[in-house]
Amino acid sequence: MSRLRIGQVDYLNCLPVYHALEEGLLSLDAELVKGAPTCLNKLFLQGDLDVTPISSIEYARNMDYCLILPGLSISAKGRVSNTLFFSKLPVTELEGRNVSLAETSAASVVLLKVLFDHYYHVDVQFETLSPELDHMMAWSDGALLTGDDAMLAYQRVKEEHLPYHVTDLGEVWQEFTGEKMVYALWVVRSSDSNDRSDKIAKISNILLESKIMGLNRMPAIIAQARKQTGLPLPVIEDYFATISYDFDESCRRALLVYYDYAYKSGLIDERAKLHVWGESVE
Ligand SMILES: C=C(O[C@@H]1C=C(C(=O)O)C=C[C@H]1O)C(=O)O
Repeated sequence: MSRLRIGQVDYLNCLPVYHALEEGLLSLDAELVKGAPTCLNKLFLQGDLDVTPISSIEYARNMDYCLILPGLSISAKGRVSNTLFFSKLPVTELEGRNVSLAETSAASVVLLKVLFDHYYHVDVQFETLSPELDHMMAWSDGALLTGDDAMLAYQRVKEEHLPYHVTDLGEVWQEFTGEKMVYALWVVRSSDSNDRSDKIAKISNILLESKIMGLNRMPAIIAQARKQTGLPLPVIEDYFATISYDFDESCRRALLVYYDYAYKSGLIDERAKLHVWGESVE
């Protein structure tokens, strides 16, 4: 059997889950493939990754192809500091304007569209661009950035006093629905659940173990995150305090609320169900 290929989002948010594997504290016979969320989504859906974090909306769009691994997600309750909408005007004054979306994101793109439709009731035109604030703002009046790109752009806005309104979409989503936001889930191919079930069980356990080890080694991870991004220590500490890697009942409920709004906005074809590895499917 060929070596497993495991996706890893190339942002700070994945460091706690992969740190122990990358540092060789846990051994796993697999190749780690790093990329932006939309890159990993594509690789997984074309069969080039065996396990990966997938944007939560892409799970809904491909739920017959995917099984969710238990105990893992990238989520946050409220403010998340890396899903940010930058705008030249307050969001409610953007009617008829152009808004650019980072090509690296899928879950947050749908989150923004849902909020425009159902919370702000503002109509805008969307365009997808590479995740660079200046380029996006040259073209439009608002820009959605996620991950490290959002954190670095926000740092610039503060340091250079750029005249942008900054809206944290996780915070607005919580104001609107009272729910957490689940940005990513770890998935395997459902077709692998029979013939490769031993491998999947092993990888699922190792990822959970790696997550626990990572969360117990946060000072080392914070130091690595500083080196990787150059962001100030308080920013990084605050970021890791807001992000969560659990997949509990409140995550499941939050996902279904998110999928419901995505469906109402015509962004998914049906309301998704959650098929989790090891749980029976009704
Ligand atoms: C909260 C975040 O989660 C990310 C956002 C994703 C998306 O928008 O599709 C996917 C995976 C996560 O890395 C973030 O990095 O902004």
